[in-house]
Amino acid sequence: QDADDAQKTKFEYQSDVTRLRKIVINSLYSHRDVWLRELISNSNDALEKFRLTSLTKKGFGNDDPLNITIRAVEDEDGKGGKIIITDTGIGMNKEELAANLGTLAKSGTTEFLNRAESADTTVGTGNLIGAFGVGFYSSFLVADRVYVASRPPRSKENPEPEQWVFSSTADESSFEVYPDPRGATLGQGTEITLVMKPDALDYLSTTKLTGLIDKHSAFSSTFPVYLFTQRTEEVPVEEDELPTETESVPEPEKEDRTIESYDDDEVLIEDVPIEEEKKPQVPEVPKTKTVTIDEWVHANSQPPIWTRDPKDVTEEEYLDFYRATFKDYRKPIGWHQFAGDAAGTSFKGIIFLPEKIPDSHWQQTGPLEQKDIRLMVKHVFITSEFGSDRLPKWASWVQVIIDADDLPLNVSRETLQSSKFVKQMRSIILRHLLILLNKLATEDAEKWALVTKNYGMIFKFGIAEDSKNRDRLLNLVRFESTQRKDITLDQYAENKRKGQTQIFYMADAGKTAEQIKRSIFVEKLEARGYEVLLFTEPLDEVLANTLRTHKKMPFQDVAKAGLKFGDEDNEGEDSKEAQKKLGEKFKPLIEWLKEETKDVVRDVVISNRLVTSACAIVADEIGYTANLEKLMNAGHNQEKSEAVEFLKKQRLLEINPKSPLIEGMLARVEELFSEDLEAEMELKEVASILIDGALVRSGFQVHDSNEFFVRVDRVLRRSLGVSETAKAKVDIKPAPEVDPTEFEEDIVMPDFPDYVPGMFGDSAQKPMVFDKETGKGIHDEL
Ligand SMILES: Nc1ncnc2c1ncn2[C@@H]1O[C@H](COP(=O)(O)OP(=O)(O)OP(=O)(O)O)[C@@H](O)[C@H]1O
Repeated sequence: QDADDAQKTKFEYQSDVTRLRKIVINSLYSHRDVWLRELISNSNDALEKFRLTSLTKKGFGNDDPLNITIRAVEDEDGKGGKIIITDTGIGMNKEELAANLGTLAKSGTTEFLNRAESADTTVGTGNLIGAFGVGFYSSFLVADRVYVASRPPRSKENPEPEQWVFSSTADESSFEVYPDPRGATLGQGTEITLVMKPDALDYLSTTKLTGLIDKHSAFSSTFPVYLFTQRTEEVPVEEDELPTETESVPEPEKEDRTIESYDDDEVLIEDVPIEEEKKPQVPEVPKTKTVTIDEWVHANSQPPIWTRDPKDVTEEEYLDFYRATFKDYRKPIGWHQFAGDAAGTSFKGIIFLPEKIPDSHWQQTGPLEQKDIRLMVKHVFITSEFGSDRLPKWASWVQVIIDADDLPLNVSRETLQSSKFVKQMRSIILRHLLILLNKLATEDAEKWALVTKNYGMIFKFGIAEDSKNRDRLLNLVRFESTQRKDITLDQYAENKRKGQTQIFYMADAGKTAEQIKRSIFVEKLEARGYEVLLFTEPLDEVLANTLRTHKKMPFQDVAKAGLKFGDEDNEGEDSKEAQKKLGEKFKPLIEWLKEETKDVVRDVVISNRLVTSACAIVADEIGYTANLEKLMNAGHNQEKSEAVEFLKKQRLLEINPKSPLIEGMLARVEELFSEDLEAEMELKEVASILIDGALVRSGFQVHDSNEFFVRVDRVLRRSLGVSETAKAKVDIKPAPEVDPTEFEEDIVMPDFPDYVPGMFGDSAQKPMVFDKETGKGIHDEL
């Protein structure tokens, strides 16, 4: 494939390619088997591209069968050899040869290369291949020189495409592109010739190549891969080839057979001549000769994995298939094979749950790429685009293959999209994804923990997005409660106490469940044995608001008004009477507090939820809880619209009648009628600290924290009997007078080696003195 130098155009590799080639060649030596898989996978992509284009473009390409062939050729002197991989795919013209093989067009390349070069331990060599797919450049792991001859398919615009060659050695930073001196030897497609390195000649063996295809590349192509093999065979000699005189046929060699006989105690091996061998009979041997037969062996002849009986497929095979198909080198959490009929078409398929949702899922706005949802027809990839029947966003990361038996292959994408079968794909995939998830939930605790960690959030999104699958998704969502970890809402409902009509929850986004459990709002429910869900993620509360009820029980934020235990009616007349009495007893305090707190809360009431705390601030049914207020403040530029301010004030001050502090305040309020101004001031201060404290404990923000601490200071002084007006004895040293004169002394610079031009090592550690005249740094030798 070498041409005259005059015809060759020399190109420099893009710098990122040079870097990638170096990384591949230097660090992947121990993984160098990957080259075959990568080249087969590129050929498969090229064949797929050709087939898809030819579906809609008339007169595109010839009718050659679509396949990949691999041939190893030893040099005549036996000292070297080549491997030639050819496909009949989309091919490349001369510009594409230079652009596709000489540049990298992948996003994140530079960042990836930086990490790989800095020997970042998170980029292990295995990951390196996986995270990036080193593709074509892996050929330089085994080849000193690579030629890529390529010819695009015929088309109306270009009925006789030319065949061009890309050629490069492993070490040079440049490559050449030139017309193939052999002319157009390819009907269409690409032929890659690897001139093997002296230490890679073992790949020339067909046994080795067959092994590699079986182990790493069997799933890299859905098109047939043929391997050129030669075998010898004994064939009968034709009549006319027989020698005229009878020749003696050599006697076949006797088999050296032994029969082993075993004793109980010792193993005894003795030669026992076999009966027939005692009197050998020379069989009549037909007259044969040895011939070499050339054969193209179908090397990936296994039927696709999704059509095989799962019992016959090993885990290793599933993983190899997964890697080759979805180019994801992390182990999937699980998979599930299925079959069925829809819209008159039978189908088979397999669905995988990747280890985690790709980061890009969260970054994309608008319609999501669904490249891992692959529709095949009779084992051939057709499309990943389903138009308006695409999966909902929550599930669009799923990796699935559906192979239909009898959809027309040659229809345009638009016609396909409107076919009845494709319209049903969405629900088929979602159904099987949910089956897979439920299987993991019930059968494998360890895997399920991983699912909850990596997917819990997306299920919650799904509940809001996909009303059709709401209940099924709800079964997958797990919560922590005051009593248990990882429970479903159904399990919560089953554990409700007699009379309980609400699902109790406490939300505090960003806190741990343990911290939320200590909230004053939870204390009484916890003490009484009611289960409270602990919402740690912002989405949890959104979810409760979306659902509103579950099993007919409304969600009740325990930090809001409206909390009912459900057994109040059973408390009997005595208790109601006691409640009424309490109301009367605390009336003076409640009235006084109402006046004092009218800027902070809407009302003051006697609490039925507090145990040890003196008081709490509780959001009204329509008001913001502390959690929502926090979210509002985080999401907005503190826009103080009147509505927001109004909602913020929709809360109640609940006082605990059993608290000695509250009892004490009541006594003071009752004494106030004597119009003792000083006593009233004192009481106001106590009340205000109590309310600010309640705001903080209830998770709200204190209006003015400075004022709060000034009050605390005064109350503390009072309790210690210290003067309330005495100032702290501070002796503040004033700064010296203004001095506008310039510095005259040498400036000693701080110990920053960077500041010292040309100074490194020891000398840079010493302080530097700057020469006043030259401005340069000089060393203080003293
Ligand atoms: N056999 C081929 N036929 C046609 N084009 C090819 C062939 N091999 C490579 N190419 C072109 O060269 C490009 C670069 O190939 P390379 O293997 O480096 O990366 P990739 O295939 O895009 O990505 P990756 O291998 O990581 O999945 C391909 O995108 C494709 O356009």
